[in-house]
Amino acid sequence: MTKTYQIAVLPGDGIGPEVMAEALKVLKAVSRKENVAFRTQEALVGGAAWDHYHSHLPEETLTICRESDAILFGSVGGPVREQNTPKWQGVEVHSLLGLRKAFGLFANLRPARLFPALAFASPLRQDVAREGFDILVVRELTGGIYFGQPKGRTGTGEEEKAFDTMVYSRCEIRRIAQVAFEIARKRRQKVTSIDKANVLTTMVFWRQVVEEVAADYPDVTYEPMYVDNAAMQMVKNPQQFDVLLCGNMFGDILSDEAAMLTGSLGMLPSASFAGSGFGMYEPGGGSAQDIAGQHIANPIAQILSTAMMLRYSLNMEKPARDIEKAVEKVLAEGHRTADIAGREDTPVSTGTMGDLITTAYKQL
Ligand SMILES: NC(=O)c1ccc[n+]([C@@H]2O[C@H](COP(=O)([O-])OP(=O)(O)OC[C@H]3O[C@@H](n4cnc5c(N)ncnc54)[C@H](O)[C@@H]3O)[C@@H](O)[C@H]2O)c1
Ligand SMILES: CC(C)[C@H](C(=O)O)[C@@H](O)C(=O)O
Ligand SMILES: [Mg+2]
Repeated sequence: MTKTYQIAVLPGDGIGPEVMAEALKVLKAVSRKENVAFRTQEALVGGAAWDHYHSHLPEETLTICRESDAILFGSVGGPVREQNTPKWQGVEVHSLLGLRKAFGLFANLRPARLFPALAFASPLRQDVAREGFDILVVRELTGGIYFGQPKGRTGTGEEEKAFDTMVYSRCEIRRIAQVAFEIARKRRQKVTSIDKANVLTTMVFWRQVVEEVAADYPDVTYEPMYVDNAAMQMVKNPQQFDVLLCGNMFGDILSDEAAMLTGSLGMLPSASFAGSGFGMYEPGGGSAQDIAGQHIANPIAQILSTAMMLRYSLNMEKPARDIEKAVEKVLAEGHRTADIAGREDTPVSTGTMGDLITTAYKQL
């Protein structure tokens, strides 16, 4: 009997639906080649859901997610200047952070790998870029300053204030550190833990707990690094890093930086888990409203996120690796969307890039 997987497909806003369409082409090809069935159920989220439900994360969408083996997520959010309209206000918090919290997705993996064919597109010094790099950001996703209480606004006039709270508990730090060290064992056995322990009490504690976990992994090199230095070291010498262990906010910022060093934010996939097989898979970047509707967005992050879904939630390592190989092949052949194109390249559209990767995958 054909094995069937249920996938919740949440394209969201902006370029979300455009890049999702390309990921689904690849998924269809996987289904044929591997003789498995993916029952995809599309659901609304973000601004797209607001139009129908006046909610950014409707109960209908949550139900579909609960019934699924994995969630394939596009992106949410409106134009940066329209954040204060009812449709877009709080959309990221209600929908994306809501999903992360609802499913307890505390561990977020963001692999940033510079493909040899894209060395020229990296803002790194070219002799450094030609060496390539492969960094995995392991980001804590359900704690820290994003979720810490209290949050709020008080007062009026010059005394008006707004505040967020950064909180981490021992168990929150320990479980994400364990994820980082376990993964490092299967990679190049190094964890760099990012903190700001010279200023923030939460980060003194973070460092202490990470050190306790590190003691259980004597085969893995552990080093702490301040976040400001890490941001600089990544541009100077990214090859020194293997796994970067980060809290929620530092991981958000450093993963965009790492992505750009691989040529574009449109290259960064991600996987989020709670410890079981279930997970959510989404590009690291957002709805890119500045290019939405132009069919020029890079679908690679969404396609590589789909490969991560096959690997981590559906236990299908072979097609996951083949999708990654197909992406590498298409890039090596010189095909590029606008964000990773050189001055002499004629960029391909989102749809063409998806077709090229699907064809390359089928031919492997
Ligand atoms: N996971 C998510 O859903 C997510 C992530 C980040 C930002 N956002 C939201 O997206 C909206 C826009 O935010 P922003 O502009 O600050 O960040 P963004 O990540 O959407 O875009 C930043 C820059 O990267 C480019 N970019 C991103 N993905 C690309 C791709 N696949 N191909 C080519 N270029 C790409 C964009 O064109 C833009 O110039 C905001 O509402 C923000 O909150 C959502
Ligand atoms: C949109 C926003 C809430 C989100 C985050 O900060 O986690 C995004 O930037 C990301 O990196 O997934
Ligand atoms: Mg981000």
